[in-house]
Amino acid sequence: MAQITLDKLAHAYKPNPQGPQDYALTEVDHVWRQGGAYALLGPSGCGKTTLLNIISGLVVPTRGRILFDGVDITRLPTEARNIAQVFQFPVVYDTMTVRENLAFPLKNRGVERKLIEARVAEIAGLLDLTGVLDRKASHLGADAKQKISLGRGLVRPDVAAILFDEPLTVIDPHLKWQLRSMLKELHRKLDLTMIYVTHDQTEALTFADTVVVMHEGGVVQTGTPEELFQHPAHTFVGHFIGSPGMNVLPCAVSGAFASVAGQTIPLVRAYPALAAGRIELGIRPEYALLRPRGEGLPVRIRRIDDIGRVRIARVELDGLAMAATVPEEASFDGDAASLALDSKQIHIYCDGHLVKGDPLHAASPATEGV
Ligand SMILES: Nc1ncnc2c1ncn2[C@@H]1O[C@H](COP(=O)(O)OP(=O)(O)OP(=O)(O)O)[C@@H](O)[C@H]1O
Repeated sequence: MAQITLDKLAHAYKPNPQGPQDYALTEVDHVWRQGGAYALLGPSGCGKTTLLNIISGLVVPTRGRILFDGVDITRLPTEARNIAQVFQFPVVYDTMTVRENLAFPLKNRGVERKLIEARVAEIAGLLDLTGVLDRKASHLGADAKQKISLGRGLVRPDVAAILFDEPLTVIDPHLKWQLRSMLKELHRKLDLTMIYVTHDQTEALTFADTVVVMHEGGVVQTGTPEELFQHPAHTFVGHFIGSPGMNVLPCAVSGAFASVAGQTIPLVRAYPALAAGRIELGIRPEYALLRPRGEGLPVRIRRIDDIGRVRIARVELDGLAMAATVPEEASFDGDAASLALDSKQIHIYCDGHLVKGDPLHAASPATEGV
């Protein structure tokens, strides 16, 4: 068990990287706390697998260090790291029984037979595999095989961390939630650091206490699911998390007012010193309510989708596409409507990055909504 520190880690697969475009991983600094349940979330190609493979020792980084409990292990081979890795596809020996598969990593390390038996029984119990211990792995389905892969990682009592690389890819959708809750349960029972790589926000947000969001080879935000939703540190996080994602609109900001498509929007923070750059306003559809035409931003309704929990309107504000929430009781005649924004939930970004701004001390009622 260990705290894992990534210290200015960068990696290029090309031998002579010339610039940031040649790096699969730009500079990453991060501490994985002992016992944490983490998700590493990002779209395909953003560098998640590269980062995981550096932690497990399958890839040696071009620059930077990786420390386990303060000890530099950057160049240590995989076998010497005590990291367990579960891949997209189950890694099991089909000709062996489930029991033999689970015992294999311990047998390999010369662990005493009695200890192996006890540990295999314990892990099989945790993974609900006791009933199939003496069956050949080849006779089992993908979900049971993936549980065996997981068990082979967990069976070693000395693992520093367990890394999951999109482990539910081959699992039937109706079994996914079962395995996901099993993983959460295992995390609670065993004091293990778990890092779960996925491009699926639902998997990340339900599994992890802390989500690390990656974009174009770098970490753009680390936080609880709540923090990522309420305070996206980057427009990418706002877009990527949430369904639909945050509205991001080009704007100009002056003091405590933003101007979007010629409309003035009061803010609850002032932005006296915005750097030159691309300035954008972010607001989640949950905080933009569609109202009959009146006070608020004048919009045109393009369509309204019933997504079960709520109705989401696709609207246009002077040519800018936005998503908004339709209150339960609301009904509309024609396509003219207004949007009421919750100004406390408006974020301002410069070149994609959140700008904090200075809170207005005595917020007047006029700043509470548009
Ligand atoms: N062995 C390799 N050689 C060269 N380039 C690679 C290699 N592995 C990955 N890359 C490149 O590095 C970048 C990051 O890839 P990586 O697999 O780490 O991303 P990812 O977020 O895990 O994506 P995915 O979910 O599709 O696996 C991509 O541009 C990819 O094409």
